[in-house]
Amino acid sequence: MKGKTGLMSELMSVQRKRLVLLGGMSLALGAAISGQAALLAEAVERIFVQRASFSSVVVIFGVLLAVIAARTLLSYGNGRIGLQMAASAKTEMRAAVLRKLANASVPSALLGQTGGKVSVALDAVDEADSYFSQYMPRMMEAAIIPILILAVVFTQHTNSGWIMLVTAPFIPIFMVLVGLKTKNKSEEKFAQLAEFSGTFLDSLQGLVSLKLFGRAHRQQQEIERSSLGYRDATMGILRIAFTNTFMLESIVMLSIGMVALELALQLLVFKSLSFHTAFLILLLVPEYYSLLKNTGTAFHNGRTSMGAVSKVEEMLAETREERAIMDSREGAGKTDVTDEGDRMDKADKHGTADSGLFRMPPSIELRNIRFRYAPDSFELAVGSLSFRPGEQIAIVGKSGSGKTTLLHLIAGLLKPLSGEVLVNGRPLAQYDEASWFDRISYITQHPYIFAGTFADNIVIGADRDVSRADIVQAAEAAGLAAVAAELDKGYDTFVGEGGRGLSGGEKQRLALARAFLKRPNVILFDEPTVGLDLQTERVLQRSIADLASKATMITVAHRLYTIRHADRILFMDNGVLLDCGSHEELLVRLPQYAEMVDVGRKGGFA
Ligand SMILES: Nc1ncnc2c1ncn2[C@@H]1O[C@H](COP(=O)(O)OP(=O)(O)OP(=O)(O)O)[C@@H](O)[C@H]1O
Repeated sequence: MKGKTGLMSELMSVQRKRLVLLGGMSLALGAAISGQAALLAEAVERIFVQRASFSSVVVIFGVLLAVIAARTLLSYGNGRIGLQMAASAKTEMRAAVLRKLANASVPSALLGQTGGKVSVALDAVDEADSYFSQYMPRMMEAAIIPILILAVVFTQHTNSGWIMLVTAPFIPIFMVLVGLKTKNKSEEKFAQLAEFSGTFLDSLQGLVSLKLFGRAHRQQQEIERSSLGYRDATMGILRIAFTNTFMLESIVMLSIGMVALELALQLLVFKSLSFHTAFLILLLVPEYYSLLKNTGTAFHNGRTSMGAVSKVEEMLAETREERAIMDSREGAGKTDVTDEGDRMDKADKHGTADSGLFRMPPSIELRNIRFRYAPDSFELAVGSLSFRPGEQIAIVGKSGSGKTTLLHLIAGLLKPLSGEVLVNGRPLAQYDEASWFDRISYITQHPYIFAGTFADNIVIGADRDVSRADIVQAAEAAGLAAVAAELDKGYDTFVGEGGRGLSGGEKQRLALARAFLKRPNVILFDEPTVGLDLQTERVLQRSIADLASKATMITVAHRLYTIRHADRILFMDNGVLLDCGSHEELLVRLPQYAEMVDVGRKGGFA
C-alpha cells in the first residue's frame, strides 16, 4: 500500500514467507474459480443445449464438486494465513510498545496522558488486525485472480475482456479517493479515543475529590462530551464506509450490465458467440467484480488500520526523538535504553562512564541550571554550587518556589533546559539511568504503593534477594514494626489497590524501609508537611540520620529540626536560589530566612 509506514514495512518484512504462501494460494484460487466456471458452463451446455444424458455429465459434476471443495479450502487457507499474520504482527507491535514504555527514560515516562498511552497500547494495536487479516489477503487475491479471469475472458471473447478491463480501474480509483479520506478520519478517531481514555482515567482516579467538591456531575458531562466526540469520529468513518459500499455496488452493477448486454447482442442478434462461451463469461464476470469490490471494503479496513498503526508509530517515534535530543545534548553520551543493541553498548560502557558512580557517596554539582515546564511558565534558575560527598542539604522556601522542581532536576527526573548536574565531576546525563537510580532513594511525599503484600512493597527497594529477617529489620528501622504488628496477616497483608489502605505517614515510612534495604548513596527526601506524632517523629529522625550517615542527602525541608541540622540550606524564592549557607549564616544575612524560622518557631511549621 502506498504511504506504508516504517513500522508497517518492518512488520511486513517479517511476514515475507506468509506473503509468498498467500500469493501461491491466490493463484490456485484463481485457477479454481476459472475451472469451476468452465465446468459449470460445460455441464449446462451438455444438459440444456445438447440434451445429453445424465450419465455423460456425472464425471463433470464429480470434478466440479472437487473444484468447489478445493476453492473453499483455498479461501479458508487464505483467511487463516491472514489471521496468523495479524496475530504475529499484533504480538510484535504490542511487544514493541511495551518495550518502549518499560525502557523509556524516566523524564519521557512522565510525559503524556496515561489513558492515551493505554488506548494506543491496547486499542490501536488491536485495530491493526484488519490490515493483515483482511486487507493483505484480499489485496493479494485482487492482484492475481482478476488478471487470471481477464486472461481467460480475453481468450474467449475480446469485446467482453475490453469492457472488463476499461471498467475495472473505476473501482480502485474510487477506493483510493475514499480510502485517503478514511485514513484522516481514522487518525481523528484515535485522537478522540486517546482523549476520551485520558479524561475517563483522570476522572476515575479523582472520583473521590470530584465528589467531595460536588464536581462529579460536571466531570460526567466532560466524559459525555469526550465520548460524543469519539462517537462522531466513528460515525464519520462509517458514513464514508456506507457511501463507499453504495457507490461500489453501483459501479459493479453497471459494469456487469454492460458485459451482459454485449453478450446478449453477440449471442442473439449477431449470433457470433456460442452459448458455452457466453455462459462461461457470464459466470466469470460477477466473480471478477466481486473480487475488486471486496478489495474496496478491505482497502477501507486497511486504511483504518493504517491510521491506528501510525498512532503506534508516533508513540514509538516520540521515544526515538527524545532519545535523539538527549544524545545531541550529551554529545557522545548515553542515557536511553531503547533496544537490544543499546543494552549491549551500555554493558560495555558500565566499566567506564558508570565507574564514577562507585565513588560513593558522590559529590554533586549544579552548573547554571535553567528549567521551564513550558514556554512562558514557571522558570527555575540556579547558579553554580556543589555539594560535598556525604553533605546534608536542606532546600527551603515558600510553597511554589521550585523546591520539588530542583529536587527532580538533581534526581534526573527532569532534564534541565540548559546547564547540567554533575555527579562525581561527570554530567549526570552521561551515566546509565538504571545505574544511577540503583544508587539513589527518592522518598516523595506520596510514595507509590502497588497492589501486593506489605513485605512485597518493602522488597522492591532491594536489588538482591532478601530474607524475611532483612525485611523486618528494615521495617523496624523505619518505625513500621508497630504498624506491621497491627495488620491482619502481618507482613503478608495485602496493601495498595484492592488491599488494606495505609496512611500518608505509613506510606512514607514504607518508602523509608525500602531505602533501608537499598542503603542508597544519595537520598532525596521530600519531607512531609503534615505533622506526625512525637514518637513516630523521633523514630523517623533517628532512622533518617542513620541512613544519611553514609549518603549525600538533599531534603526539601519543612521541619525546623531538619533545617537546623543540615550542613547547608538552599533558600529558594520564586524559582531563584536566593542564598545558600548554614542556619547561623542565613539567620544573619537573609531576612526572609530569619522571618521563616521565626514563623516556624511560633508553630508555622514543625
Ligand atoms: N508538571 C508541572 N508542569 C507545569 N508547572 C509545574 C509542574 N510542576 C510544578 N509546576 C509549577 O512550578 C512551580 C514550582 O513548583 P514546585 O513543586 O517545584 O514548588 P515547591 O517549592 O516544591 O512547592 P511546595 O512546597 O508547595 O511543594 C509552581 O509554580 C508549580 O505550579
